[in-house]
Amino acid sequence: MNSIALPSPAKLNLFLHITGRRTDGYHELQTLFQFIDVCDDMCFSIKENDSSISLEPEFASVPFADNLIVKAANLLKPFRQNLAGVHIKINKQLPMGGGIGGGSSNAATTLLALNQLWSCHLSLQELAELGKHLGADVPIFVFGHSAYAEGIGEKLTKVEPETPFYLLLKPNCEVPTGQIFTDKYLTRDTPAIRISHALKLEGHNDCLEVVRRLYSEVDEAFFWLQQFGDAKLTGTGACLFLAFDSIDEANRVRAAVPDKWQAWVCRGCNTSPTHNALNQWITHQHTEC
Ligand SMILES: C[C@](O)(CO)[C@H](O)COP(=O)(O)OP(=O)(O)OC[C@H]1O[C@@H](n2ccc(N)nc2=O)[C@H](O)[C@@H]1O
Ligand SMILES: Nc1ncnc2c1ncn2[C@@H]1O[C@H](COP(=O)(O)OP(=O)(O)OP(=O)(O)O)[C@@H](O)[C@H]1O
Repeated sequence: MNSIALPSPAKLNLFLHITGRRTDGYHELQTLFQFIDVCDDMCFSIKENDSSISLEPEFASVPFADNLIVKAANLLKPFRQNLAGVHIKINKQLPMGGGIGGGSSNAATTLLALNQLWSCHLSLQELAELGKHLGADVPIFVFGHSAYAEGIGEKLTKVEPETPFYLLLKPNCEVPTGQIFTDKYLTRDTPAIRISHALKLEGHNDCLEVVRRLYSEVDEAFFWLQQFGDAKLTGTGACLFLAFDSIDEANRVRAAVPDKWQAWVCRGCNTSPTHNALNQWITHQHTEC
């Protein structure tokens, strides 16, 4: 088989505590990751007689060589068993600068797909190790299961949180992760919790107050969503989310979302949709493209 179609999902940080700052500027986190079934669609096709990497469409806002998809493919090149190239198609749905990890997810999906198509035979751990140099969120997408994370987000422990429906809301702005992590008012000293408390805890997001202060759109959307329950920020924003027991309830609030904001009703997933599709492909069930 020389092609594979894979979804590349978004993640939520159900809580995100910042417990310290390392000397290299990166922050020590404690966070709970869960995937949602809002995905980009990616398709990888081997090029037998051409060793190049190509992407369709290229992104208007990201130069080809800076695209995390291309960077991930280049990282894996030294491990391929022959000189085959790859043509990668993407149907981009996930907003950038949303705190839902779209770029990291695309990078991880690329590592997982090419590890198979190029017969690199790397373990998930080796792929995650390679991927963490592309972004702190890449390892969770390679890992492929809901996890409690520590370190800069790469020390992962598998967990099984509840899988409610979510309303995901994208205020009309992009939040650059680096800007939030360098803000002088960011809380960086939340006391560390023990892993045994990770699933019992309500938890909060230490980035919320800074993001609300810097981005009035997020502040307005948070204020709006909060009227329906315990609204939360994912990552460094801009996206907000609210959990619901039933899809009807989520759809009811979705119907009231002002037109200026994008909104999705989705479901929390403890196994990444990428891994589900990859396993089907490995067992020769139809996910070629
Ligand atoms: C906020 C989270 O989304 C939580 O899941 C991630 O920690 C961010 O992951 P990411 O977007 O993949 O982040 P990266 O591309 O690695 O880093 C972007 C910038 O955010 C800052 N950064 C990121 C992660 C981290 N643990 N501490 C940091 O201080 C660094 O200044 C870095 O230059
Ligand atoms: N394939 C890609 N998809 C999205 N963004 C990419 C990609 N490649 C590079 N980027 C760059 O990465 C930046 C962050 O994009 P991303 O969608 O990962 O944001 P995010 O969801 O806020 O990330 P995170 O939650 O990991 O901080 C974009 O603004 C873009 O410049």
